[in-house]
Amino acid sequence: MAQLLKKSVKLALVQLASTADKAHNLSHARTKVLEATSAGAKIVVLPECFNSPYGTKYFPQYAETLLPSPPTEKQSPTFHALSKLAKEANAYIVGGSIPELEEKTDKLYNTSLTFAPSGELLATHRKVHLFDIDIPGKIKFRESDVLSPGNKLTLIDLPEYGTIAVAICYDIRFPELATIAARKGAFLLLYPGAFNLTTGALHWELQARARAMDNQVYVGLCSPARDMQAEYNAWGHSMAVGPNAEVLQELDEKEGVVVQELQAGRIEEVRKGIPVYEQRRFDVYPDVSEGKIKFEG
Ligand SMILES: O=C(O)CCC(=O)C(=O)O
Repeated sequence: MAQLLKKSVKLALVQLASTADKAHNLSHARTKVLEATSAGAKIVVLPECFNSPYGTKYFPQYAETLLPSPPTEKQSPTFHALSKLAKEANAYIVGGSIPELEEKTDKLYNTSLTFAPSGELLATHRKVHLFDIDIPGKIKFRESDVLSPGNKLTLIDLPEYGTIAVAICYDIRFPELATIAARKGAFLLLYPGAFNLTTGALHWELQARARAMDNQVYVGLCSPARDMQAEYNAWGHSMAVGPNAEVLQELDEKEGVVVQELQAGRIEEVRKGIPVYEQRRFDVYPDVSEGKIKFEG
């Protein structure tokens, strides 16, 4: 059987310290992405809401318009900055996420853009599961007060390497997405995300390792750096996890960059050792990757 990851590749997770100044955030992201690609990274991931503070009140203020595609520079400076940067860095860039305004409907989305080394837009993922939680005395957050959900899974073909899947933060809590992506052949699941001090401590690593373990694939989580002056305190701890659910590298809460080599053949080695891939009992329960599934990529 062909290897899911066709050739070994270095993945970078860029844990950025962002500010309220979008232009600064974009130029700072450029510096850190170029640092990662100088270290050999060919797939570079930015955090959720990497060019604005994170919070429902900021989404309308920082939103950019992406449709029709390509947008003008004025509609989306981030689109153009990332496209140019992918070309300059000669790498795939999974551009974390930004708030998106769809002008036609006046709806806001939490949206991730992925660019090829040519600068071409490869895929757009709108966060499918909105972050609505209420843990008394700890944290209440309702993205659905201002955002609308996306309605597609995002699988992206990187011709030299294979297929990756991109989803955003809270999406990681829905294992069906990951399982479908893995069963469709993804070697890597990427989640730009901004967990917090409550759920980060509880579930960040657990979710990353669980998605890797269930599916025997690589997983990358990319968070903003923690800012205790901000209203929302991100957990940080961006991490790369291997197909045997082992944490390969993890940052602390400060700004930093993870560069991790993903090895061709490793997924198959893990699946040979623990062959759940061949042991599934679709005669007993349905295969979630079959049937009507909406994709974007
Ligand atoms: O799932 C969580 O605990 C955090 C999710 C989150 O922060 C987000 O979706 O932005």
